[in-house]
Amino acid sequence: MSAMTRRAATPSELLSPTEMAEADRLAGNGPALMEAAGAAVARAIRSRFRPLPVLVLAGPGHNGGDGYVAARHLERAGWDVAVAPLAPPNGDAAGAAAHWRGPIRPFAPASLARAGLVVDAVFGAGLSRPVDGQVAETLCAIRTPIVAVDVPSGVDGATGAVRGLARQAALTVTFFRLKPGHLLLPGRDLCGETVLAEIGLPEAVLDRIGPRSFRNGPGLWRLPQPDTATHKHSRGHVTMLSSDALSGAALLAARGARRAGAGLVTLACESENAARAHRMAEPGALTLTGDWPEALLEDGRREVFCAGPGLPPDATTRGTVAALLAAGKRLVLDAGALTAFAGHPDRLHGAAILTPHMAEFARLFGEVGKDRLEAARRAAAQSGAVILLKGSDTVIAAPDGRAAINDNAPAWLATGGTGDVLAGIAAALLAQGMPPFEAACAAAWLQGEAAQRAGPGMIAEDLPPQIHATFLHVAALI
Ligand SMILES: NC(=O)C1=CN([C@@H]2O[C@H](COP(=O)(O)OP(=O)(O)OC[C@H]3O[C@@H](n4cnc5c(N)ncnc54)[C@H](OP(=O)(O)O)[C@@H]3O)[C@@H](O)[C@H]2O)[C@@H](O)CC1
Ligand SMILES: Nc1ncnc2c1ncn2[C@@H]1O[C@H](COP(=O)(O)OP(=O)(O)O)[C@@H](O)[C@H]1O
Ligand SMILES: [K+]
Repeated sequence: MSAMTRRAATPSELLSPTEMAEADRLAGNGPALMEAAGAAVARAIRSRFRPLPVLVLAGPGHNGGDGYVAARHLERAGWDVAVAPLAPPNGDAAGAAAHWRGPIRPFAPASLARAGLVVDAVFGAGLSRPVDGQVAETLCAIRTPIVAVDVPSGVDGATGAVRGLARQAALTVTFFRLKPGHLLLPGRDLCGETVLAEIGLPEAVLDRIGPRSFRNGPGLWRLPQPDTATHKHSRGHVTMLSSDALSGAALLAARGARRAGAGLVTLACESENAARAHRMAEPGALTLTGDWPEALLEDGRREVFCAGPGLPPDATTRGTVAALLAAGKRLVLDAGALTAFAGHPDRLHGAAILTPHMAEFARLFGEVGKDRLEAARRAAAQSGAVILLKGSDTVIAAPDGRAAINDNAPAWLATGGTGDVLAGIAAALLAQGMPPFEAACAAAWLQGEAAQRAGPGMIAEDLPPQIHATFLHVAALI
């Protein structure tokens, strides 16, 4: 995990390359920003590497301009630096290039021979087509550590996807605000350590831009705070639908919900046998038996339901979910309750949160494709529900266009049942009054944090006991 991903103070707004260009335009002092950006790159390099022969690969745009400035700062600090321009610099980059008096080398693999470190200042926000030809050939020939300016060339700052080719950077220095591509995969991995540098761009430009994408974290939501007037009924009641065949999934979700603060959690069971087993495994949970949906709707105080973990994607599940939606219940839907509606996301209108993994998403909305952020946004608009698209770069999108990218989930979360716990946490936060987008964001972050605490080798059962410690951690962060 990079240093950036553990730093809670990173501002949460994310800017697409287009929004970043708009910020640049609104600020209206391109040369000064370029000077600050290049200086920040040189600073980051000097604080991490001993002096080495450096080759700066400079593209024709502002990314290349930052490279020329970084070259000048490193040379002034006594480093051995050369610049290899891809093409004559344009715009503000021409000014930065004019101040470079050091060696110029051809933009070709042969120029890499003497370098101990390469600064990749070829393309940043202006990447407009796949990297190929001479650029691909030269990038491929690099055998030294790479420091990328803004993003590794070839990484799409909006999506994190690779266009043509991109090389693994040891360090990426970006400016003002992170871009989605710094958090979405594979971009996040390719960046290596990511440093966000302040370059004097006024925060006020954000008021004009109105960012709609965020890095998920405690600054984005507030957890429910019980107080002296709180009692278990006022803290939210989650009803978890459980199938006899895969009853463990609902049990995991119920544990997640209880640990995430739901005052009451009921496991709605198909049979008395299953209910008995649940009562033994989870003494603090209530159980309910009886035909669905009638038994579920009998008590009008049940408002929040979580359905899907362990449920078959069949007509009974479809009918139950439809009845709950028709009754105006607030629903978190996962797994079988999503697949039951394959090809018909419109029938899920009224649901609060859908938590598909990639395959479940594809069954409902079509393939995710290379732009997870856009895919989740489109699905949210189509279904009217908050979409929590699971993965190591989980994306949460609201029908109103807001979206957050989660980057605190360790790879060892990839084990059966952790998604069930997540659905339970989301339902509990919803039941405690959090709006769906905030509840989904907080659930994803708490799940990631709980997994960090549980450590490698954890299993889904290890997550719920970590949740209360993550609540304390959130309180300490805000
Ligand atoms: N915004 C800010 O606040 C600040 C931004 N800053 C910096 O500005 C950077 C953005 O600069 P930018 O807009 O000039 O774009 P940049 O990435 O240099 O590339 C454009 C050039 O590359 C070319 N080109 C693209 N893809 C290509 C390909 N595959 N193969 C070949 N050519 C390709 C493209 O050609 P065209 O598409 O025009 O044909 C054009 O000539 C940003 O990343 C950051 O480093 C800082 O200075 C501080 C403040
Ligand atoms: N490589 C990974 N890194 C981090 N988190 C992951 C990774 N793979 C999966 N996850 C997370 O693990 C959980 C798995 O959920 P899911 O696929 O629904 O499994 P299950 O249905 O068995 O609970 C999700 O929260 C997902 O975001
Ligand atoms: K770059």
